Amino acid sequence: MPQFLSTTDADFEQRFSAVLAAKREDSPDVDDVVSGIIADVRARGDVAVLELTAKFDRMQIDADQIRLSDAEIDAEIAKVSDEEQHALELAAERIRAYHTRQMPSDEMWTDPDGATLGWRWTPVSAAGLYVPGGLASYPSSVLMNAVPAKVAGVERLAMVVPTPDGIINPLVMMAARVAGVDEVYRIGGAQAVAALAYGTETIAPVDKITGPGNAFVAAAKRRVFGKVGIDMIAGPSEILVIADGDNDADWIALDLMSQAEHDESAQSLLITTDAAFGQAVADAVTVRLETLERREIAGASWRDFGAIITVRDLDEAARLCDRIAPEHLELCVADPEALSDKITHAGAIFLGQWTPEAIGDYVGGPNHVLPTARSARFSSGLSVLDFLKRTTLAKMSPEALRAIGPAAEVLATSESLEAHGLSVTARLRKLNG
Ligand SMILES: NC(=O)c1ccc[n+]([C@@H]2O[C@H](COP(=O)([O-])OP(=O)(O)OC[C@H]3O[C@@H](n4cnc5c(N)ncnc54)[C@H](O)[C@@H]3O)[C@@H](O)[C@H]2O)c1
Ligand SMILES: N[C@H](CO)Cc1c[nH]c[nH+]1
Ligand SMILES: [Zn+2]
Repeated sequence: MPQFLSTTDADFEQRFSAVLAAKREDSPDVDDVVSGIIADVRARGDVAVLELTAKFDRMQIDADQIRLSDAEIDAEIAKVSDEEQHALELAAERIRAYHTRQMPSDEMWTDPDGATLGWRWTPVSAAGLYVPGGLASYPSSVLMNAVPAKVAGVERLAMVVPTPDGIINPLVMMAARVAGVDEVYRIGGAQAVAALAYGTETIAPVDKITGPGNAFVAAAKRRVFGKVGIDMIAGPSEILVIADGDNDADWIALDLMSQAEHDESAQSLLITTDAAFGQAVADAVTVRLETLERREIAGASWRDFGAIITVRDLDEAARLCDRIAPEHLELCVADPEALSDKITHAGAIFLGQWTPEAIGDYVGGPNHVLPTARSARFSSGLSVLDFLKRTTLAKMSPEALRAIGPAAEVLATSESLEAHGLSVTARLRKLNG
């Protein structure tokens, strides 16, 4: 059973803080393990990757098998049904259309002082795409990573995906082909993140690593940041549903379970204005957990991290939501747009009862790689911007240097940086004869 809380309870603040703190991916144990794995891959390259893959994915391979050959990929793709292929292509098309609209423009203008200024966007050269594969397979995450990278114009896309027990998911391979991934490596976890960041004999290092993963992957991305760029912390999935009493309890139960079934460390929360509805949802979850295929995982997540919170009104719900900063937020209320306007911190918002979060996981168009563990307070879902960087441009005319150079000289003197000031003075002397 999840926890039941009500904002009218005397101990609400204390219990709500415990729900917020019950985060699943910051644990020192995970970080210690990950730091050891990264050090090992840096020191021993492929040998370490192979040993760790044998240990965590139960798969014995040689270094020349880390990368999948084109023939192996073709053989997997041949197993994909027409129905699956069409679904994947529809998803890819919708994701591409959405992300194409995100492309920012270059700018260049001359200001009143005569300075020509601007910026231009250029893609990173090589992106490392993490596709999870420990407890489930994620063809959709291939598309969510690779399509925006392609739209941004990234030259080299290197994808890593664990294949526990050596089992390759054909749809993951087809998604890689559809999206234009250049290299596919059958490794996962912290060792794959380290290999992408530092390189090994087999894998050339990349400039940026994106994509979701479990607590080990999230911790590894945190640790390699600086050596490479990362998109965000996209760890174990989360959902917050805000629902009034005018909903089908079973639909809401399924929405909560849709994220709980990802991982025992996932978190599903319900905030409702109607305590009786909250109980009905809890009962519906209990019934669903009797038959769901992934009931062990979903049940553990719901038991350990789930909560049902009764609030006085939707304004209170919005304030609590901003403190949670959920990865996914479903608004199943009469006027979802009005409630959405009151919320600042959420990775992705799903408006109204006809928009189950799962649509966003697959075919909606927006990206499903989203910030978790309350990081939606300061970061956003994956987008083309994650694969681009901005270079600023400045050109001074002689008139512009005359107009603004003296202020630079003053500031250089006040910072005691003589050469800075003199580099301007030398030019102004020439201009002023
Ligand atoms: N936030 C998002 O945008 C988003 C999107 C999709 C999936 N997800 C999340 O991604 C995760 C996928 O997890 P997964 O496990 O299925 O696949 P995964 O690929 O993320 O993790 C599997 C790897 O974890 C490593 N690992 C497992 N146990 C370990 C241990 N004890 N010590 C060291 N390493 C260990 C192994 O190397 C294994 O290859 C889920 O938590 C899911 O909720 C998040
Ligand atoms: N809900 C996940 C993001 O937290 C994404 C996903 C992929 N497939 C199914 N779901
Ligand atoms: Zn999902």
